[in-house]
Amino acid sequence: MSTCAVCDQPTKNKCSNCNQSFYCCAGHQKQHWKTHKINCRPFKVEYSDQLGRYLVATRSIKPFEIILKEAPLICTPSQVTNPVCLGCLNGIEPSDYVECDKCGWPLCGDECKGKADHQAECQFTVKRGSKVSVKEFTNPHPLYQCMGTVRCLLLAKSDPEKWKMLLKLESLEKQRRGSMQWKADLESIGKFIPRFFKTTEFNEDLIMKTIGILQINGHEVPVTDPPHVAVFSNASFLEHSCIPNLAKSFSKEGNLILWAPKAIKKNTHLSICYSDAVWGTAERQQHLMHTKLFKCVCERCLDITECGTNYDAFKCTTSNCDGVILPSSLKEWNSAWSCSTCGAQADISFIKSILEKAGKDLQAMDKTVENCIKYIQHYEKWLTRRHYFICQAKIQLVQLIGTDPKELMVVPEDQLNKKLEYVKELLELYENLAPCEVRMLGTFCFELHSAIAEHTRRVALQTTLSPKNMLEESLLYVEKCIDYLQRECDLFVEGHILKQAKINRDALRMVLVM
Ligand SMILES: C[S@@+](CC[C@H](N)C(=O)[O-])C[C@H]1O[C@@H](n2cnc3c(N)ncnc32)[C@H](O)[C@@H]1O
Repeated sequence: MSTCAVCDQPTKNKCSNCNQSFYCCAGHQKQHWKTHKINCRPFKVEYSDQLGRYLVATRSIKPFEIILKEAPLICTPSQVTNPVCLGCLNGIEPSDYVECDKCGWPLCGDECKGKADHQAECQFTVKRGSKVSVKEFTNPHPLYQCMGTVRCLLLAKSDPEKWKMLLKLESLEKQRRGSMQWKADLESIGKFIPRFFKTTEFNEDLIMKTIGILQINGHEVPVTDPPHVAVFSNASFLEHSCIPNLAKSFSKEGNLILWAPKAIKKNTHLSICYSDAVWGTAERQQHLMHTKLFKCVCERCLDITECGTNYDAFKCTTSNCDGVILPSSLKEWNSAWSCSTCGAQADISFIKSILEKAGKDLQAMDKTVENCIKYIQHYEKWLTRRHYFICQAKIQLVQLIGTDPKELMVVPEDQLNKKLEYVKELLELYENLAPCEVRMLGTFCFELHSAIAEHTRRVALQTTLSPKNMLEESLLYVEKCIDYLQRECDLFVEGHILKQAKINRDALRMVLVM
């Protein structure tokens, strides 16, 4: 039997939030709270040879519950970035910036000169004997490549507690060593720091390990422009899944909020998506291998049909066959693709050439309603209607048709119908395939609610039909939008959508009551 955290008496009573700390009575639980509250979370860290450390739910988690709010251990500029202010991490405006009087690093204004985050690297730069000179602001600047690593290394003296926590994180140094990226990092950071800062304070091995920690655990934080990189202590233990169960939001201050869009059962692994859930399997796998050095074997990656959606599939061109063409097995992404219905084999070089062209065309395309429609019509000759390239064009399209309520009121009928059809399709698809992409799902719900409301307005103008059912449907989606976007702050477009959604919800409720 477990024992009370205060007096060691055997007891079965445990803290109902984390299920991990035991108490013989309410008094001892209250007494222990000050110590316990730091660790009172509904998950624990476990270990496996395949995953390393990972997090497991210690109790069932309710929909929309926050499981962790965490401030960063460290915030740094991205490894590849145009010059940013080392005080606030926002981009430097070439016509409006100041130089730090002591070290010369460009800062966005006097207010940032005194910011605590800049102090350690300021002193470190001063020690090199001459000021830094940054004069080119419109391209990625090589000097900034090392600044994330420098910031981490300087924690050893400026904040030893945080440095200790950082060093506990995975660097995958052994796996990284010798790779192309590792060799490039060795030149541009590992050898550069001692030379540029004229220091012997950090040896090459420690520098390379620190680079690994940043690359394996860094999160892109979009609260600055451009986004910066932050490392979080507890959240670093979260494993990846291409169908994760946790959504990631950020507060204005850049704190991480991890929450569950759907219920999670006790003992389930907790996961986030390290990659882009909108990409197809081959792209996600390649990205994960390149950046985080592992092969994903989540249920989405192991299923060639991507949970029955045929997200990577080509259409079968055999006459009268409505089957889809996919790799014959997971090992055959780059070799044998065939039709699941008639068995026809596809030429892999043809598949690759269409995918390459579809990807390039999508990227280069001027994003207008007409171009998106043309793109979809053209590539639907070969790709299924839920292929990831077709879906990416549909995502663009639904956001371009009637971007605000006034525009939506004058959108031609066929475009409004297209918007309604595609948003419904996309919402259904991604609720299945990417259930934690809350910003995208919330935006779809908003688009759908406004398209339904506009359709209702047009129906009411033309007929005597009561639009009550349609208004109820519009209300349902705006409420769903609020659920998905509830943690978004108004630094982001989605935070503004959330505000508008609340106004629209209240108006719709009022209309429905009348
Ligand atoms: C941010 S760390 C996660 C915590 C790490 N497991 C640890 O022990 O510190 C990311 C690394 O964990 C491992 N990892 C995370 N998710 C994984 C998964 N789904 N399959 C295999 N390895 C995974 C990979 O080595 C990856 O580079």
